[in-house]
Formats: sequence, structure tokens, C-alpha cells
Amino acid sequence: MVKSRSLHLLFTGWCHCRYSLSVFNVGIGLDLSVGVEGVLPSLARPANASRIFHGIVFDAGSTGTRIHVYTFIQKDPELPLLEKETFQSVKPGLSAYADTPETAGETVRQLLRVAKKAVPHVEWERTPVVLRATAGLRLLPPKKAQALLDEVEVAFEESPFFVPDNSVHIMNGTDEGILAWVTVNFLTGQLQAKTKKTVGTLDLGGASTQITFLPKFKTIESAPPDHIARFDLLSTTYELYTHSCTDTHQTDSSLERKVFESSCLSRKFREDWSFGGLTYKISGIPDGSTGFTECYKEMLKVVKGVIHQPPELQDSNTFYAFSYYFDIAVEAGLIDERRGGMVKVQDYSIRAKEVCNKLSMYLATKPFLCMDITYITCLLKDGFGFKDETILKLTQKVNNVETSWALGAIFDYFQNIKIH
Ligand SMILES: O=c1[nH]cnc2c1ncn2[C@@H]1O[C@H](COP(=O)(O)OP(=O)(O)O)[C@@H](O)[C@H]1O
Ligand SMILES: [Ca+2]
Repeated sequence: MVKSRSLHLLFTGWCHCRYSLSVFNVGIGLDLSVGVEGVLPSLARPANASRIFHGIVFDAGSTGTRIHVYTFIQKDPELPLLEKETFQSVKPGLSAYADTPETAGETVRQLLRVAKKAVPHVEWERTPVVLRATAGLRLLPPKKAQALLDEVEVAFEESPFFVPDNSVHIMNGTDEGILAWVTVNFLTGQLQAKTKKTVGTLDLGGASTQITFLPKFKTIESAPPDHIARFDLLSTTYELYTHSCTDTHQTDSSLERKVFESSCLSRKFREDWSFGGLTYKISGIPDGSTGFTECYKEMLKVVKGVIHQPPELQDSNTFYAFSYYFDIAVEAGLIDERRGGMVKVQDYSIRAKEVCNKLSMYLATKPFLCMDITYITCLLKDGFGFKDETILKLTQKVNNVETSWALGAIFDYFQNIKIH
């Protein structure tokens, strides 16, 4: 089976972008403390709270559905601690069941069993459960997406957990970027520091990508007002630059059963690939040139000129990066899967050249690695405008908690951070 994120974007045509920007209003009122398990959140204590309380977030991603069960401890009335996260994921994502929505309900029921084990029985009825869907459902026809969400809602209502209003919905890309930024800056302790030091975040999903950071005044000044996203967390208003792209769904029926050729694939590579209800024949270019330079040119066509480049990114030092940035770095041997690690933008580029210029070596085991890693290189350099030396901290977990927007989403539930 074909497994490549780049193929998605080549077929859908990158990209539907939304830029957002913001400022940071000082007055940090966020109370955080650090414990053995890591950084501890200060969330409003739910009514009728006992010492421990929980929150359940489902991430309905384009490639999989994940459950995050958070356990908080109310250390004192002001400072609950994030004690632990229970996490599990299943593949494929809900959008794969567009024509059999009952299966989406089954997926959710299966994952709810994890929550029943993680949350004590007596806590079930006051533990909120929410689901946020991302690019996979954003790209479906609205009726099909709604049918899936309805099945999820039925499964939630049948469950013993508390189902708040608007518990199940499709999240926009801006919220996705902001909530991931909240998660990472919370887990790394940046939000607790009485400074404006925060870390930027890069997320690359199966069908969308987000970049979010605290911009300098110059960036704020030069960006149009609709590039601004604000949110409130405790007594602080944050304004962040956040830019989200979702691959647009433009399946071209004229390509039906035609061969899709790419210089990012070995000349000997041939495979059928189903997408958008059609089957494509994917292959290398039999008599054409292959290799990094040609592949990069292909990627430039979908990346260049469609993504806003804030000039300050050329001077930025470190970004946290996860999802496919992490997965592809593991596949490319740049980092260890368990420990993650730091890479420079140029490390992706160097490895892309090595892989793409020896395509036959990877034909059997990693036929799409050249395409994927070249795409990431191109997105970072010519898409966002990062310099070669920028460091990406590739992290799947911080203090044993997934670096996902899901934790930010439960903050949003308990705190109503009002992203606007
Ligand atoms: O919570 C997570 N933990 C670990 N990996 C994740 C998590 N969320 C996303 N990923 C990684 O990101 C990849 C693509 O993301 P996703 O399926 O969420 O696409 P989307 O964000 O475009 O909807 C997944 O295959 C998975 O490897
Ligand atoms: Ca995602």
C-alpha cells in the first residue's frame, strides 16, 4: 500500500492557506508549577470537583483517530497539576468511513473503552468528552462529514461520560495551530515563565500543515489584520502568528487511470494508488531524469509563492516540530524514534540529496522517502523561508505527554480561551 503524504498534496494541489498573526499582551497570569511528571496546568476546577479530575479529547485526524485522556490533580484550589495522559490511536482516520459512517461510531466506541479504564467509574459522569476533526473531514463533502460526526455524537451520548454542547465538530486550521502552540509551550514550561520567551511550533499532518509562533513587533506591523489570532488564557491575552494550509481537494478525473510520473520516484517504481474515489498508476519517469534537483523542482511548483514568508523566520533559531516532521525524520534515520532529537533544516536537505540520488537503494523498502523528505525540505526553505541553520526540535512527547493540539483543546474546554 502506498504510504506517502507528498502524494496527497501533489494530487490535491497545495494549498488553501490562511494566515494569522498576533501580538503578545503582557501580564502573565498563568499559574503553573513543575512536578515530577512535568509542567502542571492551572485550570478552572470543575464544579463539584474532587481532588482528581479528567478530560477526554478525541483527535479525528486525516490518517488516524486518537484518544487522549488527561488526569489532573487539584493540588490546591488554584493549581491543578497535569498528572498523566493515557493515549491510544487507531488507523485509518474517520474520513476513510465516509460511505459507512456507522464504522466511525465503532472506532470511537472502541477507543472509549480506553477512557473507561483510565477514568475511575465514579468520575465518568462529570468527565467531559470532546472530538475535534481536522483536515480529513474538512476535505469531505459537508454531508458526508456531518454523517460521520453524527455517528460520533451517538457513540458519545451512549457513553457514561459528560457530553458538553458542541462536543463534536470540525476544527479550523487556526485553532489547530494555536492549540498545538498552547500544548507545547505549556509542556515546556514557557507559559509559566515571567518572560515573553516562547517556542514556535510546526505541525505537518496528512492533509494540512500549521506554523505558529509569537511574532516580533515588525512582523505584527507588516502583516494584514486578518493574519491575527488572539486568545485568552487566564489573565493573559496572547496574539500569535499562525498560518494553516489544508490541501484543497481538486481531484482531476481526467487523470483517471493515467500514469502519474514523478522524478522523486525510482524509474522502476510502479504502484496503484486510490484517492478521491479514483485509482491512479503511480510511477517513476521511465526515460526521464530522477534525483534531488528534479524532485525539488517538482515540489517547488506546489510550495513556492503560495505560503506567506514572515521575514523574521530567517533569523529564527529553534522551532518545535512534530507529526510528519518527526515520522519522516525517523524514516530517514535522522533521529531515534524513542528519543526524538534536534535537526537543522539543512539536515533534511542533505539527507534528501542522499536518498534521491540513490533511488534504487530505497525502491524496495522506502520508495516514497525521497518525495517526502524533499517535500519537507522545500516547505521549510522555500515555503516558510527558514534558513539552513534553523534547528527543529523533533518531539513526539514532552514529559510523557503527546505534543498534540489535544491538550490545548482541553484547556480550551476548561478555560474557554476564546480564539479569535
Ligand atoms: O497525537 C499524536 N501522536 C503521535 N503522532 C501523531 C499524533 N497526531 C498526529 N500524529 C502523526 O501525524 C501524522 C499525520 O497527522 P494527522 O493524521 O493528524 O493529519 P491531519 O493533521 O492533516 O488531519 C500521523 O500519521 C501521525 O504519525
Ligand atoms: Ca493532526
